[in-house]
This record gives sequence, C-alpha cells and structure tokens, in this order.
Amino acid sequence: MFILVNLKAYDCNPVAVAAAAADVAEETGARIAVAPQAARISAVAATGVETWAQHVSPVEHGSHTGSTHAAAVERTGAVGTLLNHSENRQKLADIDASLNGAESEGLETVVCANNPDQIAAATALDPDAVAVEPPELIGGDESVATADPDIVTDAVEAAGSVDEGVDVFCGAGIATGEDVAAARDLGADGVLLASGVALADDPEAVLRDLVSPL
Ligand SMILES: O=C(CO)COP(=O)(O)O
Repeated sequence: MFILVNLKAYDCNPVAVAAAAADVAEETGARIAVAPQAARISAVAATGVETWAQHVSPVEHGSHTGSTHAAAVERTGAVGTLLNHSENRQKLADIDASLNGAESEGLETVVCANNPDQIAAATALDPDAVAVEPPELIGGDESVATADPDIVTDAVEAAGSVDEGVDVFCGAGIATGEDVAAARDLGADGVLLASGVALADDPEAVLRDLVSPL
C-alpha cells in the first residue's frame, strides 16, 4: 500500500511532516510520500522523503505566467504528481496535457476522480494510478472505506475494466491504520490523505499508526 500525504494549503510545517514521514518510511519499509505546495517541494525533498507535486500545469515551456511546469517540479525534487484533485479540477484535455508533460519529465502520476465513471475515463488516459475521492467525504471524520465502501470496489472494477495495469487508490477521511487496512481489503493499492496528518498534533504518531497494518 502506498501512503500519499497531500498537504494541500494547510498551515502546517511541511518539512517537519516530511522528516517524520521519511523516518517512518525508513524504519518500517512502508512507501510514504508527501505532496507539499510547489514552493516547498525542494525543502521537503531535502528531508529524503519521497516528494510529489500537488499539480502540474497543462503547458509547454513558454509564455504561461503563474504555471507550474512539470520540468520545474522534477528539477526541485518531485518524483510524481497528483492531477485533477477535487479541489483543482481540470478539463479532460488539460488532464491529458498535464499527464503528457509529467510523463515526459519522468514523473509518476495519479489522476484523481470523484466517482467510478470518472475513474474509468481517467484510467483510459493511462496514468500510473487513479484515486477515487468522494468530495463530500474529503476533510471529514469518517473514512471512505467505511462510509462508502462500494465506491472503492466500484472504482477498482471500473479501472480494471479499462486497464488492469493502472493502480487504484482511494482517499477522504483516512486517518488511521484501520482505515488503511479497510481500503486495502476493498482492493485499493494505496491511499491519499491530508487532514489526518497535516492537522495532527503529532503527525509522526499518525504516520506510524497508518502503516501499522502493512
Ligand atoms: O483530498 C484528500 C487527499 O487528497 C483527502 O483529504 P482528507 O484526508 O483530509 O479527507
């Protein structure tokens, strides 16, 4: 199971979370990555943790002020990127262009989607993984794996019907090892989570609990 921690724009210390994640990953052998805001990628990568971007723009090099080019995030230390997060939705053509840009820089890719139909469409674009995150459960107290287990199994089936080689993650409300185990039991290859770690008083303790069933 891949544990991908999206720090969004939370007012947390990304370097402290990253250092804790690096320690827990090294001690346990679990795969944990941290996705800070673009401006903090290099500081997070310096901790040694696997570092991801939250987004890359669907642009070529050129006159695109305010963009985040895939090459820039790769050169500052990211090895992968989220795309089409529920809080940063893209048009289909833009997801495709962002994916192409990310892949040409050697970044691993996870395309997020709201529901199994969108998961099937995202899978057809051939990312490394897709992630189902029901928007109404994001930031809540109950994990998608217990609040809406069918959406996870349906997403696994939808992706598999398009391409068995694309991994399926789930996210929303995941905060404990029990939630990670439940997601795994529903067929997920990884989890995407945010508030459970970013807003925790002790992110390291949460990370240790998250990987405890693995
Ligand atoms: O959006 C998410 C991860 O990308 C999920 O957020 P929460 O873990 O805060 O529900």
